[in-house]
Amino acid sequence: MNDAHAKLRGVKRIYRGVGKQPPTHALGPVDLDLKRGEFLSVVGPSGCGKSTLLDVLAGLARPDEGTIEFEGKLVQGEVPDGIGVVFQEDSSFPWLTVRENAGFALARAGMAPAEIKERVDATLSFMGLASFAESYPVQLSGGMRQRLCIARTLVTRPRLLLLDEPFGALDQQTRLLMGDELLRLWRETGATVLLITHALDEAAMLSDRVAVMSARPGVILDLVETDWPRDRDSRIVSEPSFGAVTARLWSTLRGESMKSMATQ
Ligand SMILES: Nc1ncnc2c1ncn2[C@@H]1O[C@H](COP(=O)(O)OP(=O)(O)OP(=O)(O)O)[C@@H](O)[C@H]1O
Repeated sequence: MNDAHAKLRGVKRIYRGVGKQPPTHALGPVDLDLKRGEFLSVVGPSGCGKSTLLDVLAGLARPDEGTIEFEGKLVQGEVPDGIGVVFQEDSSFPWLTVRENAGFALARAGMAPAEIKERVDATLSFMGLASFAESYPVQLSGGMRQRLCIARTLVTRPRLLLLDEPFGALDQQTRLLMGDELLRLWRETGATVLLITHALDEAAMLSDRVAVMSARPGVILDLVETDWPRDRDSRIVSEPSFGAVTARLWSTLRGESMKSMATQ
């Protein structure tokens, strides 16, 4: 039995050009199985189609060719129940408090106020934001604001969490600590996680598998398995075996990044 939580087969995405511009073949063909409960990261040169891959997997964009399945059902044209997405940009509403921000999606879905309160309280405390519930986003640090963005998605209890460069705007130390938070979240929720990142150390530290993409149109060139224990944290970066994983990632990525730079 194939226990793939999500399955991509022959997925291609081509953006039509505006006016006389030629189309851009951004992605694919991509074949990928996301195993239930795994943490998979995707790295690749700038502009190779990583965000496009996440968008089609989430149902935010339709592939031009190929199919995507989530929990055995075709993903087509809308984000399926059970998938949650977090982007790099701050998605919080500045005019709402942390509590109101966290409960926004549930309120919009018509959930009863008592249940919203219960879920929001649990999620804010899980994300270390309970004492800031009545604050506004502007009163939070960059790392805390990003935790709020994750909380806004977590309240929906996604079974597949898709993250597009969620820590891209943070400094290196905060990124490492946010990585620890993400590992804890992954362990405790049991969700399947797909992370898009350009940071090889972040990908290596967090993942069970890292997919390395080619220059555009992005296809998967290598799938690197790590064998870190599930209860790992950011201290793994000082293990000798860590360097071997990042070296393998870079050995594929270096040439692809050079190709990508040459065509930009
Ligand atoms: N809406 C769009 N219309 C036309 N072209 C697009 C559109 N979105 C993305 N592209 C192009 O498709 C290619 C892949 O873009 P995408 O954002 O998926 O890459 P990426 O790997 O996530 O990039 P980065 O690492 O820089 O974030 C790029 O050449 C980009 O310019």
